[in-house]
Amino acid sequence: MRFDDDGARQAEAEQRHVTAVYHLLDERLADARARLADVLRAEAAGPGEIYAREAAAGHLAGRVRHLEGAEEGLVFGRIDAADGTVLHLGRIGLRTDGGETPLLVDWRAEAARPFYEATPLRPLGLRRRRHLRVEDRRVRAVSDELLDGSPAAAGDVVGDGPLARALEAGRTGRMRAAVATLQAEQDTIVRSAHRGVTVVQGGPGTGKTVVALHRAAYVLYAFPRVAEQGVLILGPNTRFLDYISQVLPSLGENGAVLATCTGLAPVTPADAEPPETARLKGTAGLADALSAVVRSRQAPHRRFAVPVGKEVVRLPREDVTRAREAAVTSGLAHNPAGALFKRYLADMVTGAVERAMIADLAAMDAEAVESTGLNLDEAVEADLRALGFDGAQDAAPAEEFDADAVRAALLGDSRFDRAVAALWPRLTPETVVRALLEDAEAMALHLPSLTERERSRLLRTPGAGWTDADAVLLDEAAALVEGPPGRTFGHVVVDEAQELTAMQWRMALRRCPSRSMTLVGDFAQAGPAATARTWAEALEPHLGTRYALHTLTIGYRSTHEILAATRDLLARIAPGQTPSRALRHGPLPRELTAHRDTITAVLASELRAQAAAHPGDLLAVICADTRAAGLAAAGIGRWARIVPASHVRGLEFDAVLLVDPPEIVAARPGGERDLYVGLTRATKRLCTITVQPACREQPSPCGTCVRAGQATSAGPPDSEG
Ligand SMILES: Nc1ncnc2c1ncn2[C@@H]1O[C@H](COP(=O)(O)OP(=O)(O)OP(=O)(O)O)[C@@H](O)[C@H]1O
Repeated sequence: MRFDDDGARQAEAEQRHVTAVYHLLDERLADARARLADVLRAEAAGPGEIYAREAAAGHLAGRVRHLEGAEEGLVFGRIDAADGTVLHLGRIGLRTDGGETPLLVDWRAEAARPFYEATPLRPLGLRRRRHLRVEDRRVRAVSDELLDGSPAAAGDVVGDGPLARALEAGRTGRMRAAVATLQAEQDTIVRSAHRGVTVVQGGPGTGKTVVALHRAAYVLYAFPRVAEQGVLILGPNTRFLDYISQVLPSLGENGAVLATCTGLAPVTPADAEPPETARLKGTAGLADALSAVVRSRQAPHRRFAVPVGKEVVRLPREDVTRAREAAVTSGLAHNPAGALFKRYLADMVTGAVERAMIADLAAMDAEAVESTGLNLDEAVEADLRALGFDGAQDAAPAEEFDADAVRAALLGDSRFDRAVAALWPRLTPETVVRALLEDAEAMALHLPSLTERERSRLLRTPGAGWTDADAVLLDEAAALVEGPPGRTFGHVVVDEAQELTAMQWRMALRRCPSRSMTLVGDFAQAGPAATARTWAEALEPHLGTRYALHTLTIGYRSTHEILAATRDLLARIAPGQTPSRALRHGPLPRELTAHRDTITAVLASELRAQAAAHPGDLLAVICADTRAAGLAAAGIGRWARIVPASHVRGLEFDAVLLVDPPEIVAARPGGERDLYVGLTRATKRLCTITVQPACREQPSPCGTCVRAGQATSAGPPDSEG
């Protein structure tokens, strides 16, 4: 960016506005903090007042966080309309009391749209778009784009694009908001009025996560009803969630819940399992099988008997079946439906008791007539009439029967409980999953489409710890036995959505009854447990074709040279996928070779060289999962983050050293996709370290092998290729 005298003058002029904005931010913050302190100090008498105080405190604490979060880069843009109107744009909106024009327009407001969407071909009434780089409350740079074809005039600072600067900036290990440089193809999705399911696909680094997170912020701003119900962001693992965790708070949004599917499940998994087993557990057939297990616990076609007083009341099979059908068709989950079943049986038993009582009385009467020649009923009625009562109404035996009392007694009787539970036991998610996975016969019955071998893979040892894939099955089982999850959301964002198994999709959709969702992913990057290869496969079982699909085509992360090096691999793993177009150029990827005993030394020497040539850069060593602990023990963590290939989805670094590509490929099924993900994580430099094939077979170093510190390479670490 040119920052000459004109630039300096403009920066100074902008500084006055920026200072005023920060002044207002400070005022608003001081006010919110003072009101929060007052609320917390206030006495509250009784639960009603305590509740009201806590609600007010929660609201004010949220306001404080909202204002605090927007501090860094609060003001980032300005638009000058052709008619001379000027608006400053920021992470949040700020307006002085009674002020007509806001001092700062929230980037999500309709008035801000032209900032993102205007082009010289479609200026949308703008003359100029200005980017401000503000650090520590100081305007460091100003950069203008003229949109209406007018020549640059005094006061215009036309220079390098701020996007290039943002993409070149060193990575910190935490994703930053891209609110100042959101591109038109991204903004269209972020700002879309579409309330249903939006799907965004695109190659590595095309800004899918950027779009997903800014979309979440937009939804929270533009759809208040949805915001009230909350936003959930699902990511593939906690490392990824940590990576993206600062983006929404930096946009003044602190309310979104970030989670993995496992994190939402009713158990904390303690065990790992092979990806192939996890994939099988993620297939849709498991949902049917669990449902069948639950159904098999719902009142088999049997008779029912329960002691009532000194008698045993029996219900025929048909009655039990009727009660079962009524409970099953109620649409309730197993346990609440069980409570209904119990009430139906209580009614039926009460009816049976009443009928038995009437029959007994009738038998007694008949006996009396036979033995005494006296009709007792008629005699009693005649006596009552003589006393002035309407005997026919008051003395009928059926009327004396207190059905409510009998029903209440039954429902409080542990013998009745036990008899009902024998037909319709209360279930827990754990008992359901165990009943399927710990029983080979149940699996053969309920998972007939799996092969014997697949079923034996699924067979669980009783007492074993739960795994991630089990946690998802437990969530499904919880929905079957207890009902929908306690917490649902108004909007759900799924990042790295290609990773979700069919069972995880069910889990995510259960959390979003409104079906307002943003799903972003890339099937070329799918891991070994993924069960779908296309959006249609993933979504159509749940949503039909009711989703809007967008494709992002520009690669913002990796350089042209890095993406070009993955082109053949991409053609193999995702034939037909158009490679994205990189915006930037950089050095050619480098390849080092080493002997297997010297990998660590070669790596250390390369890292040392890179750290010296590019101080402050974020370096990552990506390797097969099994190698990570060894590299950490060898002290590689001093120079770089060591990231197992299975955990690198969604992350990015300035430079990546990828260790032993064939080992990564061999480590897990579909390992070429893991490799592709690893190769596309660098913003600037990529270097692969390959073990010489000859050396793989020979325990001792061969002649062509490179020893520690003697790595061959396509150039020095800072080579521009
Ligand atoms: N408009 C933008 N302005 C500034 N930076 C951007 C923009 N769009 C994308 N980026 C940057 O490009 C990089 C890649 O973006 P992002 O992580 O969203 O891509 P992705 O498509 O989700 O990648 P992957 O498929 O590998 O997970 C990030 O550093 C992001 O901040």
